[in-house]
Amino acid sequence: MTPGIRPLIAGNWKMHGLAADGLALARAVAAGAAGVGAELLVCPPATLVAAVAAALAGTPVAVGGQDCHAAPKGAHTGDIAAPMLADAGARYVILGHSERRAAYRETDPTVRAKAEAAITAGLVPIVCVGEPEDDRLLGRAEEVVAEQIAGSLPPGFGAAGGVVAYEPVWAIGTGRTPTEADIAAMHAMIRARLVAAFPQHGGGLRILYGGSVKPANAAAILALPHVDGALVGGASLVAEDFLAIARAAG
Ligand SMILES: O=C(CO)COP(=O)(O)O
Repeated sequence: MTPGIRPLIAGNWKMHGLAADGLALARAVAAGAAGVGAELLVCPPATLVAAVAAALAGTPVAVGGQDCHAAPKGAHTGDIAAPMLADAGARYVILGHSERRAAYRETDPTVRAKAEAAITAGLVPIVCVGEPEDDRLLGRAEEVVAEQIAGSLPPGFGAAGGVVAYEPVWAIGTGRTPTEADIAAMHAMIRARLVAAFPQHGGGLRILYGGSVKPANAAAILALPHVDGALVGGASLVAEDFLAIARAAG
């Protein structure tokens, strides 16, 4: 945690959820949100953003998208513009997730352009960074993540209250996590870069950890300095697990 920062516990549902189970999951999260100190966010698939936002209206649980295009509209078949997400009730959007960087070859400049579009649309971007296992083994993890930070965050990121999510690629969906010391070192490096890039806001921006966060390891990870919340994949599909992680944030 960082003193003075309210943690954010975000669920990335990825490509999971038809209407009935997605709405049930969202309602179950909202039903358990009372008394949770952390801010709660669910990011359903695009088809469910509007319905989940409507179902969660008046609850403390926010809704986000999982990607957006860099253009506000246009001939981009299959894509979703940031103003469309905002119009559907989203407040956040996850950008540059390693699954998109890998499957769609999204580069740092692409992610940066998307983050800029999100901010223009009034959304808070959650920009994902994280090293592949090879780079961790070669001792280059911090260098790789620093490069992603330098390339993926647009100038307005600090003023927009942008969020960085550190997700080591090899920890996603594997049940493996870095050591607590490695997470703390990476988050401290990211904090230093944010402060340098955004002197006014960098100290107050949230840095999330993601990658195999579960109820059993959440408290230890969330207690680390500069870990200001979690980006949760698999465990966010089970309301009780997601809420247990949120309660571990204090
Ligand atoms: O990719 C993730 C969240 O964006 C993490 O996924 P898991 O929690 O399933 O490892």
